[in-house]
This record gives sequence, C-alpha cells and structure tokens, in this order.
Amino acid sequence: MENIPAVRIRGLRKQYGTVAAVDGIDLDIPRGETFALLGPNGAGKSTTIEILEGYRLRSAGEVDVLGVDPAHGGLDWKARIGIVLQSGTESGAMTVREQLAHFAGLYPHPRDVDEVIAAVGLEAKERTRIAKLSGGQRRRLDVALGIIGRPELLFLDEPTTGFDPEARREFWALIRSLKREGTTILLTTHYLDEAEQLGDRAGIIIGGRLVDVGRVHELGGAEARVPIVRWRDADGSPREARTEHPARLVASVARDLGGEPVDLEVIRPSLEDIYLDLVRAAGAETRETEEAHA
Ligand SMILES: Nc1ncnc2c1ncn2[C@@H]1O[C@H](COP(=O)(O)OP(=O)(O)OP(=O)(O)O)[C@@H](O)[C@H]1O
Repeated sequence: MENIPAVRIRGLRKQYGTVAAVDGIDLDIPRGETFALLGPNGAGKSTTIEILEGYRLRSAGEVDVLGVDPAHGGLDWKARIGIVLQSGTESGAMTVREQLAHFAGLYPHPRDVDEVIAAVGLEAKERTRIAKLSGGQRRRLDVALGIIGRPELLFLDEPTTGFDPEARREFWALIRSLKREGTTILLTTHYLDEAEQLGDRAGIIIGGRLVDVGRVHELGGAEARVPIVRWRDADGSPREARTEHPARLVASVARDLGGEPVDLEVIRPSLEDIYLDLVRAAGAETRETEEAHA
C-alpha cells in the first residue's frame, strides 16, 4: 500500500468539443510529495486537477487517487482529500469560526478549529461574517476549509492569489508543516518562487501536455541552467555567452579589453527564465506544426 502513489494518471484526456484541454498526460505523485503543476493560462491545469478531485469526468485514460477512481469516489474517499478551488465558493452570513466548525463536523478526524484559524492567521477575524472578509482573507478561509478535515491529499489550485507578501510567506510555512505531517500536496501556481519554495517536483503543462517533469531544481535540464555572461565589446556592441566557468570568461574578457568590461553581468537562469524559455519553445513548436498542417 505504501508504495502505491497517491496519484496515478495514465493517458488522461479531456475534450471540450474540438478543444483537447488535456491531451494525454501520464504522471505519478508518490505519497508525501508536494508536486507543483505549472503552465500558462488555459494550459489544462485546473481541468486536470478537477478530474482528480472528481469534479469533472475525463474523456479517456486511467486515473487513480488514493487507490480510487475519482469518477466513482464515495464519501469515505472524499473525506480523505482536501480541496482548495481556484475561486472560493464560501460566502454568506456565517462567521469564519461557524463555517469551520460546521465543516469540521462533516469529517471523521477533523483538525481543531482554533488550530486551523491560527494556522491561516484569521484569529482577528474569527467572528467576522464571511461576506465581510477581504479577498485575501477569504482565500485564507478557503485554505482553512481545505485542511480542516485533515486530508491525506490536498489539492491547492492557485492558493495564494490575492495574498499579500507576508500572508504568502505564512501560507508557505503552513504548507511546510502539512508536508512534515506527511500530507501529499498537488499545487497549481503562477508564482514560480512558490513552486521553488514548496515543490519537491514540478511539471510544466502546455496545451494539455506535460512538456517537462522533474525535481524543481532540475527542470529544463542542465543545459538550461548554464550561467550567462553579458558585457559590451570595446566598440560598445552587446555580447553574450553561456559558460560553466563564468569567472574564467570574465577574466579573459577583462584581459582582452584591458580593463573593466562595460555593463558586465553574470546571470544564473532562474526557474522563471527556464519556464519562460520552455513556454516559448512549446509555442514555437505548436506554430510550426499548425503551419505544416495549414
Ligand atoms: N467547461 C469548459 N467548457 C469548454 N472549455 C473549457 C471548459 N473549461 C475549460 N475549458 C478550456 O480548456 C482549456 C484548459 O482550461 P483550464 O481551466 O484547465 O486551464 P488552466 O491551465 O487551469 O488555466 P488558468 O491558469 O487560466 O487557470 C482552456 O482552453 C479552456 O478554455
């Protein structure tokens, strides 16, 4: 049982009319892992997650979530997963505390309501009606509702959208503590630093396909991480070179120029640079294929 992944996806497809929103995804997420799903708007992240949550039916492929096909997941199974949807659905007249206490009552082994309120930093708002919360506070409540049932597997669809920087850092600390408890987490985010901070592995989905999967610090391959050196030649023209030995290159450029190179920069591509390169490359490939078929 321990060796069975929390999530197993084979040949997953979802077709909306002529649009293939998910176009053949294979993925395993081992228990205890935090996996970040990255990709541009409309890439198929939410569709994939919603199929895993049992909210959408797939067109083809096999899906197994905590040993169950989500298309047939019963109440027992639902109690083992936690869901934070892209846009929160909770609103209305209940207070934060009432809403959490209500949901806690629906689960067999809920977390303590006070603990959860503190974990998401809503202590000052626990007696406030949900309709009166700010956008970021409501998002914190969404996260609180996602974890109140002590899920084995937590789905977080763009969880920190609308959070201020401090709240994001508090949220990251909360996720790390859930990780330490062994919770498996599947996260979508447009914040590459969030993926770097939280993800053990990440996948990049573009046009419904997973174009890269790997440890966060290895995405794009070693080549994509080679440092870039930029400077200006004696005539002012911009120069750029990629090298594993930037210090050596800078020394030789300085020697050739007979002094300090103008506008010298040594850049290590960030996850964001690597991600943007992959998205651009996939876009160019799609255009070429479309042109070839036109
Ligand atoms: N109910 C639907 N009916 C028809 N098309 C849909 C439906 N839901 C999503 N799509 C289409 O499927 C594709 C994938 O959408 P999805 O919401 O999964 O993307 P996403 O990666 O989550 O994007 P975002 O980053 O903007 O949230 C898009 O082209 C979208 O327009």
